[in-house]
Amino acid sequence: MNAAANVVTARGLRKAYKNKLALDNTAFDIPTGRIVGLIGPNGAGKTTALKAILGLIPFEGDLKVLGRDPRTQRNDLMRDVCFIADVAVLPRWIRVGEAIEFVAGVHPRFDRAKCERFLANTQLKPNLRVRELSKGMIVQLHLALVMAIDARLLVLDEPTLGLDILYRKQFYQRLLEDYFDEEKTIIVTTHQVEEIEHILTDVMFIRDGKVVLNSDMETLGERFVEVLVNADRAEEARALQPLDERALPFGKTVMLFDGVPPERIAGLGETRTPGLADLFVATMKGTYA
Ligand SMILES: Nc1ncnc2c1ncn2[C@@H]1O[C@H](COP(=O)(O)OP(=O)(O)OP(=O)(O)O)[C@@H](O)[C@H]1O
Repeated sequence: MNAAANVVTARGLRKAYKNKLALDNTAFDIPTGRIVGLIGPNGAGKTTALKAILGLIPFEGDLKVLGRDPRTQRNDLMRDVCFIADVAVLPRWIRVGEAIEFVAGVHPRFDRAKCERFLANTQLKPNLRVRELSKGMIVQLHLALVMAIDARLLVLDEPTLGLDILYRKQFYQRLLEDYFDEEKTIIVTTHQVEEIEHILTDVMFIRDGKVVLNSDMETLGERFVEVLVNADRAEEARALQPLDERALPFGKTVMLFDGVPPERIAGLGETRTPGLADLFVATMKGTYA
């Protein structure tokens, strides 16, 4: 893939805080027109990576975002990038209607009608002040404001924290249907892996400041396979060195294999593509050991 087709190219990306290496000389590419899930345990470096991409922190290494260096060309970059920072940035006194007015005034690519559509079926009425909203309603407002901006790169750091499951589902569905197209790229972090896996085109697992897996979902489905192994075939299956295994009732075991040719697995039991959550748990084994 050539560099121009990538929205983000990172090489030797390193961020050292006083007592912690948050990004450890890592490398990755994010192509245009993808929805990438950045997934990792607490403290893995997800937010740090996003902050580097947005030019919010100093760091070492090569990083190009939409062809620009976020350290030196941040203003220019921000015309094409949109992100949800801490939702606390909305002032408590502002009314919903005024917040919409404000963003419409400062952002040339803000689509007011779209924002109003996002809020149409919520309890967010124009006259309400932020201080009168619940935590989740503040997030809803924030998301509506941001999703109505036509940016080439949208960065979402735990966007649905504090939202109820109905809204979370609706949010991801809207993101896919009303926001995303092949010219846009979305990077999203979340711990609710199961909820986003159906909208992701790519996934990046990050651990101890390094991207340890970066793949599109299709390739992932070809590379990793889960087999439901009967007790009498368990030893044979174990010899193929599963990444992980877990017991099921009635003596069956689910084993997860990485890159084992299908013909070697065939016959051991029923096979299926692992869910992203199980894959994540298997890959991150030992994190809290
Ligand atoms: N401003 C800071 N000063 C010092 N250390 C920091 C700072 N910000 C982050 N860190 C450290 O860097 C590491 C990565 O933090 P980061 O916020 O990127 O993790 P994360 O993957 O987003 O985690 P979580 O899932 O818990 O939000 C952590 O060990 C954290 O303690």
